[in-house]
Amino acid sequence: MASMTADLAFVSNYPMAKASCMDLGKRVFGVPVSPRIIWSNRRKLKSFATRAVMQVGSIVEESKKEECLGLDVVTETELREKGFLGLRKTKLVCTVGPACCSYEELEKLASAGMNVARLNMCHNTRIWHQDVIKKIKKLNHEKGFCVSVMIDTEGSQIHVADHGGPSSVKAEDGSIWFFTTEKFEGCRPFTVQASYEGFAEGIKEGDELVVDGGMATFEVIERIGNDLRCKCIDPGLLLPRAKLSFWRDGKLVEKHHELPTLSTKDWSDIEFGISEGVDFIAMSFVRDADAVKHLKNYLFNKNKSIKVLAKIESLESLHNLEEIVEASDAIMVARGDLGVEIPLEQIPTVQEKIISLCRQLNKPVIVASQLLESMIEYPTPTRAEVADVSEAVRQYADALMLSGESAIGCFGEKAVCVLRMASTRMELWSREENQQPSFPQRELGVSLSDQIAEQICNSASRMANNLGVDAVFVYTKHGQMASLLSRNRPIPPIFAFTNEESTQMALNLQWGVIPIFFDLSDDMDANMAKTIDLIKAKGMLKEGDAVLIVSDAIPTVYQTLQVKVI
Ligand SMILES: Nc1ncnc2c1ncn2[C@@H]1O[C@H](COP(=O)(O)OP(=O)(O)OP(=O)(O)O)[C@@H](O)[C@H]1O
Ligand SMILES: CC(=O)C(=O)O
Ligand SMILES: [K+]
Ligand SMILES: [Mg+2]
Repeated sequence: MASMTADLAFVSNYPMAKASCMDLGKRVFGVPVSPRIIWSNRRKLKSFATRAVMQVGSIVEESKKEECLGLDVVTETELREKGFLGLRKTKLVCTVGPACCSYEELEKLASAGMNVARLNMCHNTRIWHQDVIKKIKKLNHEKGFCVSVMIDTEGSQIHVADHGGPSSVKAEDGSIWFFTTEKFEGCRPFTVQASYEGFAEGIKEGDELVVDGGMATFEVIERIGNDLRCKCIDPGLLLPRAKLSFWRDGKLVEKHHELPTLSTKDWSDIEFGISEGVDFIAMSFVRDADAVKHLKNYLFNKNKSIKVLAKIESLESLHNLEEIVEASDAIMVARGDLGVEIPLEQIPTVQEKIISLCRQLNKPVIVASQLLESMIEYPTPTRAEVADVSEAVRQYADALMLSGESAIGCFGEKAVCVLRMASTRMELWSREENQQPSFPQRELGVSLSDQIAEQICNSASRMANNLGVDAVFVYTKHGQMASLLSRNRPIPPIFAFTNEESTQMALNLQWGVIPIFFDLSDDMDANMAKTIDLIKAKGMLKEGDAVLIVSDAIPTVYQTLQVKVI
């Protein structure tokens, strides 16, 4: 790497700005460009000592030195095969279960494109989970993967207790069943053990008890103390841990109020997650923002940078959606349990609404459950499943999640490949059809420096698309600017260089961001020179490629925006 001519200042607080910007505008856009696109109040800007600079430079010497670039093996392979624009943007989360917990199986999932491994604390032992986390970290260290770890709390939910009986029981039409909170071992005929003492509170004769969102339905014919006698009115299967909900006059009887969002067991699982160094904690059955804030404060006071993800899976969470999204670091549309609490036909619109709100508030969002459900048993998905996956990608969700498909299915690796191919195809289609949205952005920043960062990222994304640059490089300590860029869903991939491991692992969930661990220095030019050199040395940047550069990594002073033509 050698000389670079900085011949243009863009929205700068020094006098060269306007002339230079007009000049670049002419050369790049073919028209003069106003220098005030990003921020117009120069005096304010100056007093804040913030400068936004755009540069066009040319690199004249080839670098020969081979240093280590912390690019993960999967991205590197994909980049070699498909080039910058072929990189997948939508991230993939896989639930780890008995079918994929060996080192070899986890490696297969990671190679296929798993970005985040999810461990559901509802199942299995702590030793089992610990062993899986160790294997994932070993894969990252020894084989060059970059897979983040998420634990998912059990949460407080009314379901059929797992008492070691047969894996499913059929309820026939008209049969009479007893739902009880009495604890017993093994199984009793026509008796179902509920997980929560107060499950029958407030329930009346004539109410409907719906199992797993419609797998079977019963009518309550008598309440006896804490227990219910019910008649099956819609036959079906009772699976282990089946979810129970009550309906009256076509409306859900909301029943979670007495239960804490985080139970004692959840807190000890959280302690376990902290000690194992997980990257995300997903909170099940969040009802309002308070529980999220509580956990975030708890982690903050312990000086842990673990991200807190709220799962939207209850009617109550939908009532408080905006405050929950605001309080959380990320969101999961947990369609499995959500489908128990709202009519199934409402799920598609609710999903779209949640994704859109998350974009507005700049929070990554995962679409979860039953994406490729049939692949638990079969090696190919149904056409409807592929359509569902593609729709989530078209809506610009950050990530897609597999549950049983990877945890207990026979074709987990294949399922990841289906997600990967379906998302790459839909991303390409959206680009080709010029469906790349210009999101109506809500202004988020409160402080001036946050507003500047936001405006720079919005402008940078527009520029990246308009100029057709090959990649965006962002140098970021806490990931804020990488995230603000991702929010705009720009066409080129966003390479986020960070010297914080927690930032790298958190960015793994963000659409279009390739997080790279890199020893950032205070010298921005040196950072740029070094990273471009390293990527060039790997043969991934060639002459004529253009890279747009954004930074928030320099202490206290500058946020920059630059374009480099290699
Ligand atoms: N660690 C595990 N050990 C054993 N089985 C597991 C494990 N994780 C998942 N499974 C199995 O995979 C199925 C799907 O897993 P998943 O954790 O996504 O369930 P879920 O019911 O959708 O999640 P949640 O309980 O958070 O609503 C579960 O029903 C369970 O049978
Ligand atoms: C993932 C999850 O918790 C659900 O879909 O219910
Ligand atoms: K869970
Ligand atoms: Mg759930």
